[in-house]
Amino acid sequence: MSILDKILCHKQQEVADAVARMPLSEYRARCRDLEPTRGFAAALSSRSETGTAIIAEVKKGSPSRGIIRADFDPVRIAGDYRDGGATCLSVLTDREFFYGDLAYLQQVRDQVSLPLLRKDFMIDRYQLFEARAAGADAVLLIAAALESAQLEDFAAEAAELGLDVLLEVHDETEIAKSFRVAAPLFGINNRNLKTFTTDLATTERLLPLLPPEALPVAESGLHTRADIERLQRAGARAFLIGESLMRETDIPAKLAELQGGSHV
Ligand SMILES: O=P(O)(O)OC[C@@H](O)[C@@H](O)c1c[nH]c2ccccc12
Repeated sequence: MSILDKILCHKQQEVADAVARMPLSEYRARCRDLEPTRGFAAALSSRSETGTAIIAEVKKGSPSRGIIRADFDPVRIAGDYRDGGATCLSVLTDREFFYGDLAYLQQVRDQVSLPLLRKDFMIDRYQLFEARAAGADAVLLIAAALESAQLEDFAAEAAELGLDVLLEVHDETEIAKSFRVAAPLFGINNRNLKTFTTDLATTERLLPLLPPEALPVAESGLHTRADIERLQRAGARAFLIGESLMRETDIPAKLAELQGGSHV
């Protein structure tokens, strides 16, 4: 069984447990009274006009790397990301494989006003409501994990909730399967989900194939300003970065370097 299959299998059980604790109707009611979302895609689009739009990821660890950062305080890290000039944040909420928590999203939301992505494996519309209620402004949908009809349904439901969708692809088949999905952001994952190796050439190869109206986001394996400039030349307009920030002691300094020395 591939790691993705293992994650998805476990996720089914998690969602079933969550539904048993709190029914969808309850979340629906909660979502009605929330403040509007913060405009995740709009923030990336406007920053990319004048500077480098970075989505900085709050990520304690991963299946391929184990624990990346032992002294992990999600709110402090989010504050460092804000101070370093990140445009948006991504918060890993998967507990079993990525050492995340849905509660981190809420905690970060209370302290930092940047738009937030819930980074998890969405397999059920229930999780969209959960995300919105916990303070997300955007959600990740992974093409490798969903059928095209599900991608379309979830994207429509997310839009109704005011959530922007980052639709993640990592090969040509997934792009073909996602072409009709109305998502404002398309992410190209440079990480091969089977081998876990990253290759920036993935973004260069796939970017010309994306729907022209989507804003292209390069994901994973970005370490230096040179990496970003290389993918900017390929047409990427935003950059999702986790590990290379999480390993730094001086996060704002690393963000300044990645942005080419400026915050705008
Ligand atoms: O830590 P990196 O190599 O900078 O990658 C960040 C992000 O792209 C990665 O965490 C990611 C991309 N797609 C995902 C889907 C699920 C979990 C995690 C991910």
